[in-house]
Amino acid sequence: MNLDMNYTSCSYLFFTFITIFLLHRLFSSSSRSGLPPGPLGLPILGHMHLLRSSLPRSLQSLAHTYGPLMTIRIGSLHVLVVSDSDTAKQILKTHDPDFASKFVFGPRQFNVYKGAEFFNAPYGPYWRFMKKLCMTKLFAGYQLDRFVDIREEETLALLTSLVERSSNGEACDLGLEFTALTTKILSKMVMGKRCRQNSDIPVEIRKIVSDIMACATRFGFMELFGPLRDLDLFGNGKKLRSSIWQYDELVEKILKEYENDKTNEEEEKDKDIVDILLDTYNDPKAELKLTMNQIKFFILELFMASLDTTSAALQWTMTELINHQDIFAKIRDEIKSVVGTSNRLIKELDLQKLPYLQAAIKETLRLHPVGPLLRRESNTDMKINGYDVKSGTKIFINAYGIMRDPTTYKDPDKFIPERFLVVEQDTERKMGYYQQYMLELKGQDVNYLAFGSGRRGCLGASHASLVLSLTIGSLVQCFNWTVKGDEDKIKIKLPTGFSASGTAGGSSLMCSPELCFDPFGYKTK
Ligand code: HEM
Repeated sequence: MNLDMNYTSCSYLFFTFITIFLLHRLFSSSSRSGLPPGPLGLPILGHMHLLRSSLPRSLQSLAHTYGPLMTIRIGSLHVLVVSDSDTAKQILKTHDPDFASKFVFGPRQFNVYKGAEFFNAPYGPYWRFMKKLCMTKLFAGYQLDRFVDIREEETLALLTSLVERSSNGEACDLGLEFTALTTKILSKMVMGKRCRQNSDIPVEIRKIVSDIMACATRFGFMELFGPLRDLDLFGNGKKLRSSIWQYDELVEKILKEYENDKTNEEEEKDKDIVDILLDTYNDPKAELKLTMNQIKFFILELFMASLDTTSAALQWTMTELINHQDIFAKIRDEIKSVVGTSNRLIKELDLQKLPYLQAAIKETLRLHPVGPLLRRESNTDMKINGYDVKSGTKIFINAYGIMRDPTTYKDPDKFIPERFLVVEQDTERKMGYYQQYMLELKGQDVNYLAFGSGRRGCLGASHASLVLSLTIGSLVQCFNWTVKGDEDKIKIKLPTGFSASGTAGGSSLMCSPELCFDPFGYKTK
C-alpha cells in the first residue's frame, strides 16, 4: 500500500515536473528563438496577471527568477526588461547610439502637433539638432547661471507664503506649493518677458498642462490592447485634444507678442528660452529649419517633463526628511555651519558647501525615482548578454530595481544619505566633490539612474538639482515640520517606485510649518 502510494506520488510529481517544464518551454520566450527568457504568458494578457500596481517593483521581483535581461509581454506590448547595471551599461554606454531612440507609449494619435515631438523623438536629425540647441544654448551652464535670480526670487516667494501660514497656525498642501513654485520658475525661464507683463501666465499654463497630463495618463490600459487604442471609448482623446488646442491658443498669442515686441538692440544676456527658439526659427543659416509646431510642442514638452517630476521629487524629499528627523537635524546643522553667524538665508552659491543636503536629495531620488522605467528602442540588430536583440526592440531599463540592488547598495530599502558621502570623499581629490556629484546625478555611473543616462538622459538635471537643493535647504533652515493630524510620520500610501500621480505617498502632503528662522528677520525666535 505504502509502496503504491509512493509510486503514485512519484509519478505524479514526475509528470507535473515534465508538464511544467514543457509548458515553460512552449510559452516562455525561450532560447530557441534567441530571445531572453521570460515567465509563462497568457493569451492576449501576456504577463499582465503577474504585475502589481507598482510595475517597476513587479519587474524587479520577476528579474530574480528570469535574470537581468528578460522578455515581458503586457497586452500587445513586447519589451525586454533590463534589471542590472552591467546590462544597463551595455545599453546606455557601450551601445548608446544604437539604443538612442525611445519607444512611444501614450495617446499619440490625439496629439495635434503630430510629428513635432522632441522628448519621444526617434534618434534622428530633429532630435540631434534640438539636443545640441539645449546643450549649447537653452540649458547651457551660463544660461542656468543667468536664471539664478528667478530661482532665488521664487524660493523667497514660497517662504513668504509659508511664514504667513505659520504665523496663522495653518497647515499647507506642500504638493500644491511645489507645483506652483516649479511652474513659476520654468515659466519665467521660458517666457520671462510675458510673465513680467501678465503674472497669471504660470497659473494658466499649470492648469492646461495638468489637464493634458491627466488625460494622457488615463490611456494606459487601452493602449495595451493594440487596435483598441484608437477607439476613444471614454472620450479622453477628445478631452486631450481640446486641452492641447487650449494650450495652442495661449502659446500662439504669446509667440505673436514676442514677434511684435522684437527689437534688434536686445542683449544676449536678456534672452529667455522663447527668444532663443525664435532666433533659431528666424536664422537662415540654422542647420535645420524649425517649424512653429515644433517650437510650440517643445515648450509644452518642457513643462510636461519638469512640473510633476520636480514637484514629486520635492515632496518625496520632504516626506523622507520629516520621517527621519535625525537626518533633518544634520542638514540644519550643516546649513548653520555654512551661513555661520551671518543670520541669512542660504543662497545657490552655498550649495557646493552642503554635501549632506545634496546626499539626502540624491538618496531620496534613489529610493523614489520619478522616472522609474527608462525607455529605449534599438536602431540595429545586436547581441546583448548573448541574446539576439533585433532592430526595433523595445526596452525598459528598470532604474528603480537597479537603484535598489543589494549588490550595489547595502540595505537598499533604507534611507541612508551617508552612503553617497563615502564615495564622494574618495573621489574628491580627483575632480572636486561638486563636479563629481553632478556627473553621478546625470547617470555617469549606471548604478544611479534617477535622471537616466546616456544620450537620452534628462536635459533638466542640473536645473532640477539646483531647484531641489535650494528649496529643500530653505525649508529645513526656516521651519520645523509636523504632519497634519495625529501621526508623527507620513504614511507612504503608494508603493514606492510609482510616482505618476506626482504626489509623494499618493496623497497631498499636508504639513504644518513652524517658523524657527525668519528669512525676513522680524519674527526670528
Ligand atoms: C527632479 C526632477 C527631474 C527628474 C527626476 C527627471 C528625470 C528624468 C528622467 C528619468 C528622464 C529619462 C532619461 C532617460 O531615459 O535616460 C528625463 C528625461 C528628460 N527630462 Fe527630466 N527630470 C526632471 C526634471 C526635468 C526638468 C526640470 C526638465 C526641463 C526643464 C527636464 C527635461 C527633460 C527632457 C527634455 C528629457 C528628455 C530627454 C531626451 O529624451 O532626449 N527634466 N528626465
